[in-house]
Amino acid sequence: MAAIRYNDINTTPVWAKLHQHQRATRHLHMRDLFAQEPDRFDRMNVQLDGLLLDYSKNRLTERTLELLIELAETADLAGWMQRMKGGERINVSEDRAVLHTALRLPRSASLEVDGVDVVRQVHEVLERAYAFADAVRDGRWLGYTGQRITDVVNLGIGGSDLGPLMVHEALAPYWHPALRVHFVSNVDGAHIARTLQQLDPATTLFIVASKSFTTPETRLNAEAARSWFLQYAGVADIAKHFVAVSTNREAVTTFGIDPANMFPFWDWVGGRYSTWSAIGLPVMLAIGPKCFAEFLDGGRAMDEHFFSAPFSVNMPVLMALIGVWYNTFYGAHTHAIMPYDHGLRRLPAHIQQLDMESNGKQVGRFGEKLDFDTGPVIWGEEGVNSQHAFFQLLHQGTRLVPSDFIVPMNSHYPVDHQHAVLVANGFAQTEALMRGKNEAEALAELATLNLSGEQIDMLLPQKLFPGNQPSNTLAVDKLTPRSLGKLLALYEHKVFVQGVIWGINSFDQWGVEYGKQLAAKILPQLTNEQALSHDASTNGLIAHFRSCYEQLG
Ligand SMILES: O=P(O)(O)OC[C@H]1O[C@](O)(CO)[C@@H](O)[C@@H]1O
Repeated sequence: MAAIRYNDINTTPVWAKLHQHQRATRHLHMRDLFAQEPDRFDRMNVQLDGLLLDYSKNRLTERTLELLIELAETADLAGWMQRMKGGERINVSEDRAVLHTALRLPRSASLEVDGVDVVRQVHEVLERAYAFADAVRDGRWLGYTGQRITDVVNLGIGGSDLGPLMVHEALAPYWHPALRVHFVSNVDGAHIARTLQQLDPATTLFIVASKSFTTPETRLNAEAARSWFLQYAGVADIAKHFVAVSTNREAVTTFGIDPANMFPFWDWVGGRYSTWSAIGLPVMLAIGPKCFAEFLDGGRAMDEHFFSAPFSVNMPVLMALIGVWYNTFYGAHTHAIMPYDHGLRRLPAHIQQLDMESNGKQVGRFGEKLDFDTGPVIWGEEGVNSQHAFFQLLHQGTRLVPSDFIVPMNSHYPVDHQHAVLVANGFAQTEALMRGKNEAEALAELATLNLSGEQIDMLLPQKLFPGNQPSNTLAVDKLTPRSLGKLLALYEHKVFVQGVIWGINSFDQWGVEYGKQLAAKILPQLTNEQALSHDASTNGLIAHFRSCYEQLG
C-alpha cells in the first residue's frame, strides 16, 4: 500500500482560480466566441491517424485550457500515468496493478510485475485463444456429433459482457459468415431461455466469461446452459461445448470445465477494461485473430499518444479536462454519448459502466470524503434515433448537458446517400446546440408566416433556442477494428485522467457489493414464511411477492 495521504486538490490555488474563471466567463456564448475567432476549429481540434476530435464547440477560452492543464499538472497527472504504465499498484484498495495497457503491448515488449513478464503471459494466452478461434472458425473444432460450431453463446455480465458485446456489434462487417455470436447476461430467465430456443446443442459453443467466476448471474446462466445441453448430450461431451474465461482456475474446475479449456487473465485487468484480454474471445471468434490483433493495435496507438503527447494536444487528457470543467466547475450532472452509427449503439452502455463504475465515488483513493462533484451520469443513444427521442430537452430544456457526437465519415453500408443524411444530422445537431436561435432569427422566420401579432407573441418564446450547449465531435474515418480500438482506449484514458484529477481510485467498485448482499438475504425469504425484519416497504413487497408467486405452489 502506498503511504496514506489526503487529496487536497480542492484547496489548491488553481482550483480556486478555475471557480473564479467560471464565474467570469459563464456569460460568454459560444456563438460569439466563434464569431470572434475564425480559427477556433483549427486551434481546437486534435487528429490521430484517422480520428479527429473537434472540441471547439465547448465553453472554453485559451485561459480555460491553460487553467485546466495547470490543474492536471497540480494533480500530478504525468506521475500517475507513469505509475499506471509501469505496473505500480495504483488500485490501492485492492492492492493491484492496473495494466490493461499491457494487454495491447506487442510481443517484442516486456513489462515485469513482481518478477513476471506480463507481456509474455499476455501473448501466451492470446496465441492459445487465437488458435482456438481459428479451429472453431475453420471447422476443425467439432461438436459432440462431429458437426461444426455454428453458434457461440457468451455467458457473462458487466465487464464480461458489455465490452465484448459492444465491440462485436460494432464490427459486424468483419464477422465470420457462418458463425453467430449471442450474449446472455441477465439473470432474468427470459434471456437464456429465448437464446437457447434458437439453438442446436450439437453446434453450440458456450463461453462462461467471469473474472471472479463467482458472479451469481453468470453461474446461474451457465448452469442453465449446462442442464439444457445435458438433455441432449453426455457429461463427457461438455469439454467440446463449454470453455471458460476467468482469473479463477479453481472455481472453473469445480464448475466442471476442463482447465485445458480455460483462457486465463489476471487480477491487474479490471472487469470493465477486460475486452482486450481473453474476455474478447467471442469477438475473436466472430472477427478472427487478424482483425482482433488490429483492434489491439488501435488501442496501442491511443496508448502511445496518451503516454507521449503534451497535455495541450493529448486527446484523452483534453476530453477529460473538458469533462471536469463541466462536472466540477459548472455543476453539470450528466454527460451524453451519441454515436451516429448503428454498429456503435451499445457504446453508451459500455462507457456507462466504464465511467460510472470507475468514477462514481464520493471518497478519494485514501478513503477521504470528497467535497466536490465527481463522475457524471453517463447516458446516450444512437443518432439519429436520439434526435426523435430526447433532443428536445437538450435544445430547449433547462439543463446543461455536455455530450460527445461520434460520427464515422464512411459507412460499410452504402445505401443510397443515407450515410450523408446521417452525417448531416449529426453535424447539424452540434451546430444547433452551440448556436441556438436568437430572437431576431426566430422573428424573421415567423414573419414569413402571415401571423397576427398575438400569434407571434405566443409563438416567439417557443421558437427560441438558447444554444451554448457544449459538445465534442469525434470524427472517425471508418469504423474498423483499429479505429474502434483507438476509440475505446480513448475513453478508458479519459476516465483515468478524471479519476486522477478528482483523486479517485478508478479501479475498484465497492458500491456494487451492498445490493448483492441484500439480494442474497432476500432470496430465501421470497419463498419461505420466515418473519421479515426489513423496512416496511421491503417487507410489504416481499409479502406481496409471496402472495402472487405462482411457482410457490
Ligand atoms: O467478470 P465477473 O467477475 O463475473 O464480474 C462481472 C461484473 O461484476 C462487477 O464486479 C460488479 O458489477 C463488475 O465490475 C464486473 O464487470
